[in-house]
Amino acid sequence: MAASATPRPAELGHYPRVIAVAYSGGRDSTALLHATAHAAQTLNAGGAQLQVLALHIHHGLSSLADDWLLRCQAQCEAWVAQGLPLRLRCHRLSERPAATQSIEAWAREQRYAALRSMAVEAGADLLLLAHHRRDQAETFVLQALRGAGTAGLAAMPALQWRDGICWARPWLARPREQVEAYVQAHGLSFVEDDSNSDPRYARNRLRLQVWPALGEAFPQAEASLAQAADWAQQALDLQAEVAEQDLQGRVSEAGLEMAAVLALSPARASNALRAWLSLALGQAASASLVRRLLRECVPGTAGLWPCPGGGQLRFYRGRLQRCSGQKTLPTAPAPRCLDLGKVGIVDCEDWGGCWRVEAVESGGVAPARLHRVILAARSGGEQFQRAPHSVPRSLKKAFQEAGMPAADRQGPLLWIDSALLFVPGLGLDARQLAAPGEAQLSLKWLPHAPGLAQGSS
Ligand SMILES: Nc1ncnc2c1ncn2[C@@H]1O[C@H](COP(=O)(O)OP(=O)(O)OP(=O)(O)O)[C@@H](O)[C@H]1O
Repeated sequence: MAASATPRPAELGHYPRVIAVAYSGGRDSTALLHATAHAAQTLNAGGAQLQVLALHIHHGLSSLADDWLLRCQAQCEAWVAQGLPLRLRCHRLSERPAATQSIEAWAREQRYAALRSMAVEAGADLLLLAHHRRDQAETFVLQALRGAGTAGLAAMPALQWRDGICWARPWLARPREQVEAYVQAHGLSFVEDDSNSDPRYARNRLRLQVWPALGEAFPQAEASLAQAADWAQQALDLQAEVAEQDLQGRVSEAGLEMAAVLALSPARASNALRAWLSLALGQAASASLVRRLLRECVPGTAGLWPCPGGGQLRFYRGRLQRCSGQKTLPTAPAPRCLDLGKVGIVDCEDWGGCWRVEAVESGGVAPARLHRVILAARSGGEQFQRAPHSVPRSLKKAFQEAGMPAADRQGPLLWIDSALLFVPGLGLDARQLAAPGEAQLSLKWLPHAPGLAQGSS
């Protein structure tokens, strides 16, 4: 199991120097941390320079949390003493869930946000989570019991770039028994979370009351349910492709042309609208909002609906548009200088996102040109050149051609002195491209999503 299960660096486009592992101290993440640190040690012997960073989140919810942290520290110290290239970082959550909030959902959201900040701070853009096939099967069942659609049933992705980090679950297709066998084979000790027996949590009820009977009656349950999640993932990809086709040429600065959506079959109309809403709102829209909009956006009328997460949706002159909300900054931040000359993630909290800088072989900019770039809002009249042999034209036209909704045009522009370098959603201005064969870096603007609802654990 060990090394082969870890994603190959080549798949990530560059070789990560720091690999983060989300380490609770429990059985699964103890095994994953052990396997990753050993894989790094082997690769380092062959000339790589990898460091494994164990990230532990102290939720402050259990009276035993201090003890777990001490055990994690002791375990990591012991492994470091054995020569493994490893260090541990811990983050204590200081806030508490509101009385009305689900503790599980609160802990998950806070944990992912803290894991991300710690990884970014350490310069790691690959973060491993120890979910395995049983976790995937459980997530599928829990989503089905909530009446989820394809997105929920697809459960957890094995690999996903989000907020500047590649979140990877290298053991997602591995049966739980393999992880147990690994732990036994290496004599690993781990902490037992006392809350795992608390029946107030849905996942625990499933594990304790349902799974033993299910596994006995249907020995293939874990594999079959995980397979069903894979099918849902494929269906989800297909839905996204169909939505892209159906929205082609239907989205402009003025919003989404609803007559074109309403002319589609009912299933395609709601699929296209859902896809547009998730881009415009930065989160999935509820089934009731989609139904309401399909019913109420009647040609010749106008309407206003509150958006989840703030702002409003407006239907006017046949087009649906998001007007102000979380994605819209009240006033654009002042122009400032930034160094994007190195591979990694550069946070831009003032703009609500981050930059991902990657080494590429073509289509990038020379690193030396990126050490002093200027970050500024659109002021109007900018000229942008999309391809090497095209001509520069107004940025507004370029946005329209690309069919970018107005709400997505608010990311910061990058300049080198007075030359436009990069436009979020459109990419690099072709006049800035490095020559073939030259060392070069690509840029990507990643607006922060409102939450990190990745699967359910
Ligand atoms: N407190 C934490 N600190 C860091 N990472 C965590 C923490 N809790 C969970 N994780 C990460 O999320 C994964 C799934 O978490 P979950 O709570 O479902 O634990 P689990 O399946 O019991 O795994 P483990 O045995 O590693 O605790 C963990 O394997 C780990 O990678």
